[in-house]
Amino acid sequence: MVSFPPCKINLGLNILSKRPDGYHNLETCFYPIPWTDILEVIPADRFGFTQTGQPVPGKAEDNLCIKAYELLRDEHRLPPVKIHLHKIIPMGAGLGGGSSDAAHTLRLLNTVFQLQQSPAQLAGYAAQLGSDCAFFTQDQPMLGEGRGEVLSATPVSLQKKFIALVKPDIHVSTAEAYAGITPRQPEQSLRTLITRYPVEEWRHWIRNDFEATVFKKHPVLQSVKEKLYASGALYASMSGSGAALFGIFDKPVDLQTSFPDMTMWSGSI
Ligand SMILES: C[C@](O)(CO)[C@H](O)COP(=O)(O)OP(=O)(O)OC[C@H]1O[C@@H](n2ccc(N)nc2=O)[C@H](O)[C@@H]1O
Ligand SMILES: Nc1ncnc2c1ncn2[C@@H]1O[C@H](COP(=O)(O)OP(=O)(O)OP(=O)(O)O)[C@@H](O)[C@H]1O
Repeated sequence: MVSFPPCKINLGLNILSKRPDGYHNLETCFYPIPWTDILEVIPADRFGFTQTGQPVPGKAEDNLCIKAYELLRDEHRLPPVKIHLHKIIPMGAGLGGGSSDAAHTLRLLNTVFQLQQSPAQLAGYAAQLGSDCAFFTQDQPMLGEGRGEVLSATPVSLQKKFIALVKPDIHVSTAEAYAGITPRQPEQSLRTLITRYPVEEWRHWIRNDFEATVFKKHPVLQSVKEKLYASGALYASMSGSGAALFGIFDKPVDLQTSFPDMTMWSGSI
C-alpha cells in the first residue's frame, strides 16, 4: 500500500519555556502542504527497507520509517514488511518531512494489518518518535502545544490562497536552533491572534521565534523573506527551525526567477 506523506509549515511559532526534560513548550499552528514524499509498505517474508530520491543523512537503520515499524511491531507482534521511501521533501528545512514519513508508516501499518488503532492512539505512538510526528496523524491544520504533540482543531483556512515554499541550500539542525532560543511568553496567544486577524495582518501579530537567531547566522534567509514580501506575499515566514521559508499570496506568482538556485514548491491548497 502506498501513501504520500505531506510536509507542514508553521503559521507562527512561540517558544514559551524550557522544560525539565530538555524540550521546550511551544505554541504553533501546523498547516499541511501537499509537497510529499512517496511511501510504500507491503507484507513480506523478511524485513527490508529501501530508499530512493534525495539521500537521507545518517544510517539507514536510523530512518524514522524503520523506528515507526519497530515501535508497532513490538507492541502488536507485526510480521515482517518491506518499506520503500522515495524522498522528495527537503531535509533540515523545518518542514517536518521525516516526522511525516514516521507518522505515515504508522498509518499504513494500521491499515495493512487492520490494527484498529484510533487517530488518538496513533498520535500517541507518533509522539514517541518525535515532537512534530503526532500532527501528521491528522490531515488538517491543528494548533500544537506542549512540545508540539498536544493538538487541537483550529478553523484557520488557507483555501483559495496560493502558497510558495523556498528552501535555500542551508541545513539548520533543530536541536541547535532550540539551543539558541531565549523562551518568552507572548502577550496574546497564537490561538487568539490567528483567528482574530486576516492573513494580510498576520505580519504585525504573528511571528516565528526562531527567525531572529537563525537569520543572524544565515542572513540570506532574511533576504528570501524580504523578497517574498516584495513579490506580493500577504504573509511570509520561516517554517519551524528553518531553513525553508513560505509566502502566502492571494494569486499565483512565478518566483522561479527570484530564487533561481533554490528548491521550490508552489500551489493552492
Ligand atoms: C521546530 C519544529 O519543527 C516546530 O514544529 C519542531 O518543534 C521540531 O520537532 P521535531 O523535529 O519533531 O523535534 P524532535 O525530534 O522531537 O527533537 C529534536 C530536538 O529539538 C529540541 N526540541 C524539539 C521540540 C521541542 N518542543 N523542544 C525542543 O527543545 C530538542 O533539543 C530535541 O532533542
Ligand atoms: N524518513 C526520513 N526523512 C528525512 N529525514 C530523516 C528520516 N529519517 C530520519 N531522518 C533524519 O532526520 C533529520 C531531519 O529531517 P527532517 O526532514 O524531519 O528535518 P526538518 O525538516 O528540519 O524537520 P523538523 O522541523 O521536524 O525538525 C535528517 O537530517 C535525517 O538525519
